[in-house]
Amino acid sequence: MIAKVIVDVPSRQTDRPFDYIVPYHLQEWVEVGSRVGVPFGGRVLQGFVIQLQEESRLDQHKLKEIAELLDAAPPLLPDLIELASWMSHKYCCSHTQALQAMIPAALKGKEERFISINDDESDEWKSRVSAPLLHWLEQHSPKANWTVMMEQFPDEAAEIRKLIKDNKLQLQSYIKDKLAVKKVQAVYMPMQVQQQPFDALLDQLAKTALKQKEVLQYMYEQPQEQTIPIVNVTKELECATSTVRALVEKELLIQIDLEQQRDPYAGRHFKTTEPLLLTEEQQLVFEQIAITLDKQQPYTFLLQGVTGSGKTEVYLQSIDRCLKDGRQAIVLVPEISLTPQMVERFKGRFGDQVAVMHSRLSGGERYDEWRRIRNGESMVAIGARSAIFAPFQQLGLIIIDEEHESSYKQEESPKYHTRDVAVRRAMMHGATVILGSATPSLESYVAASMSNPKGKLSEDKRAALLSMTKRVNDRALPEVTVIDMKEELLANNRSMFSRRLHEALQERLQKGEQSVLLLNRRGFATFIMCRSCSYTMMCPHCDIALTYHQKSQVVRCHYCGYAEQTPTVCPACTSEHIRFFGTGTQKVEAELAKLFPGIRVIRMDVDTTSGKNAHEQLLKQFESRKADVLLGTQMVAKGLDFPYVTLVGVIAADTSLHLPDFRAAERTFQLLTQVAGRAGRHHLPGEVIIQSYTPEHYAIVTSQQHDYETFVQQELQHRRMLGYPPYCRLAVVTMSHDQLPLLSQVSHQFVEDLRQLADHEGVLVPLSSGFPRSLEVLGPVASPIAKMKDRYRFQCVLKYRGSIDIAALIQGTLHQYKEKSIQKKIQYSIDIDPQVIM
Ligand SMILES: Nc1ncnc2c1ncn2[C@@H]1O[C@H](COP(=O)(O)OP(=O)(O)OP(=O)(O)O)[C@@H](O)[C@H]1O
Ligand SMILES: [Zn+2]
Ligand SMILES: [Zn+2]
Repeated sequence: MIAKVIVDVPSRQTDRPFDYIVPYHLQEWVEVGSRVGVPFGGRVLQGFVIQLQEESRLDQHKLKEIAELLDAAPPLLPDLIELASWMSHKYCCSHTQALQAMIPAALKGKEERFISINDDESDEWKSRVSAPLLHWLEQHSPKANWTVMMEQFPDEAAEIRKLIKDNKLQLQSYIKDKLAVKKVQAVYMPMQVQQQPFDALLDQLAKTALKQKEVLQYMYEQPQEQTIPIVNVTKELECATSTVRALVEKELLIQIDLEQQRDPYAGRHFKTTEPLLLTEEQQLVFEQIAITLDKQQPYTFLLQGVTGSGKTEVYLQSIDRCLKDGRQAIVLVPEISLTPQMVERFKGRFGDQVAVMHSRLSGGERYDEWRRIRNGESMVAIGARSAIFAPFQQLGLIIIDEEHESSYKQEESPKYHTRDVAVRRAMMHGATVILGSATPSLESYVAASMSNPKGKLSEDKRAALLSMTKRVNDRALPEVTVIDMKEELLANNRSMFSRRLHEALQERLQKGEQSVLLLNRRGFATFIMCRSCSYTMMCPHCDIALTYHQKSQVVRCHYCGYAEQTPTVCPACTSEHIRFFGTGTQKVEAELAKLFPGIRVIRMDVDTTSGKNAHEQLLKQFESRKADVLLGTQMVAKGLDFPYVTLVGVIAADTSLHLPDFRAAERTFQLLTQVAGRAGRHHLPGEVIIQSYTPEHYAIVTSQQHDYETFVQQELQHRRMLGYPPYCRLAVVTMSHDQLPLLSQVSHQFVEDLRQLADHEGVLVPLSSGFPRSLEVLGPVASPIAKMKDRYRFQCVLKYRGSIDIAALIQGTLHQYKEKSIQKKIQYSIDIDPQVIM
């Protein structure tokens, strides 16, 4: 038998399966998805089996054998192997990168496996195996080494496997890697001891050994062969470890190492919750979802529900429906929202069936949770991005909460978008996908509403839009006021707080209520804006804010490369109040302290939340009202639900509006809507104050009115006019090298070759032409981050529409071109559907 193996070598040249012979003794065990050790270039390297077949097209004599099998059960399942292959094509990454993204990092060590005879089962099976094997098993159980067994009894592998399946034999695995599995020492009383009269056992102890007697009695009274960690025994009976050990020495107890699964939520008690009676809107939405769940047909719903409309309850009841069919569910939330409160809502409903996977767990903890999924103990996985790869076998439902979040796109290779991977995986399983958000991404909105505007299911379509427009219990959405900061300036108020916001803060302090202040600042770029007339410098070709480059004193467009000198007076009104924008949270904090002596502020930004659990602790402090103000970057906008927050203030809404990013307006609208949703979620009514230099901008006007629909229509017009997603798709190829002239030459050559290839395929047509298949190649230009780690960076942006295999086109160009440039060490990085272009 031949196994096709993807070997873990990070090089594009070796990114293809290699054939290996499966040695006879491993034939029963090696499966698609198995992790194996194979000889490769004089070493033994790790690899994944992606296919098994009878014969190889290569000369059998030249093939090498698989050296070892690393796990008893394959860590990857066939559907994940298929998904990895799809990912490596779509996102232009290596197979190894895609496969490695799917397994926990701790799974790098080697497993040790032991076979034991299950004494609870009948003995009839013993006649089915050879006498030597039976003898060997009986001799070595419960610590019979599996690897040895495979080698010694290769002819009986099939029978052994069957016995394991039938539970006659048990297979236990340990990861050698210390970090991976925690072991505890435990004891049990063997059956032959426990069957004797207690007095007979007592005779074996010294009369004075009272503590030993106590332990003996305790263990004697346990159910048959019940294993108990030694620490539990010593705690329970207040005795020393040596007391227990003494009984072990007398063979009255047997000591073993127990593999302990660390439950990071152990010791936390989760209050069980019952399904709530759904509101009318929730009920309508749930019924639609239930239809596709019951049919087990792949379907994607976009659930657009205003903040506080009760999306989570819809998720919970959908999961419940899915579990009733014996299928599993994955819930994805942005890393930052994966708080204990969030986890509690799911554990409260589904208890221990929930496995949690997030980056704040240790490697070992994450591995344990992963294993609970792999061996079927867990039915619901909740986690950030990578939980999409949870190794479930019968996936019924995938939920992506806050689906518009850019963190669903992985920025390192494999640069996948979780949403697309989810839809793909759901298709393979006949699973339902729910994308939930108060402010869906335009891509999802267009995809869902175009295929199904009324939200009614139709057989031929694969997606539908569902909406919930009201908050639960008819609670009002908060009143939003927009303050024109230009007028503040005219009234001689140069503070970063408008008079209105100042007053509102004062009022909250007096009443003992809490406020959230958002400093809307993201990314690294600074843009230029006039504080008198709000003129912002834009690229004449791209309608994107120009970025200020301090060193060279120019402003530049990151998409097309257009540049001009930085002006000293406003080109529109000749005012000198033209500024580079970017305010820091520390500055705001200082200003607060000055204006409101004694004010208690919790600052939440990258600086204060870098430590483990820091984010969580800051929120807890705020929740217990140890502070008056929570001040922070977009972190404060997410998922907070605090009853005493009655004021939300946005210091400068424009900061994200003019970033050199075609999604700037969309991101601003999303952020403002999310943060406004934090106010007045409970009995106290909420108020929101947004400060802006461009209060008339549609992103601000529509967020003030909580009007997603109008925002989308306006934004779509812009996107259509300028040719941006969702009217086309994007791909970016970034090239880097330490010599600028060479990089420039190579990147121009690349773009030329790419154009030629596209032309050859008849797709090099401007998007505006209206052809169903069209492609434009922009650039090459210097990347927004023009130099990184001493390498210069150039990029070209591809805009395309229609069924164009963009990955094949790029790879095709690289393929003919790479040969020439390998020795020159040009690095290429490809980003399909980029979220940020750097
Ligand atoms: N059917 C219901 N009956 C009563 N209360 C409900 C119901 N559904 C949800 N709730 C409550 O309403 C509140 C808001 O719900 P939830 O947090 O799920 O909203 P959401 O749509 O996820 O909001 P956000 O987008 O702001 O996170 C919660 O406290 C929840 O327990
Ligand atoms: Zn001006
Ligand atoms: Zn431009």
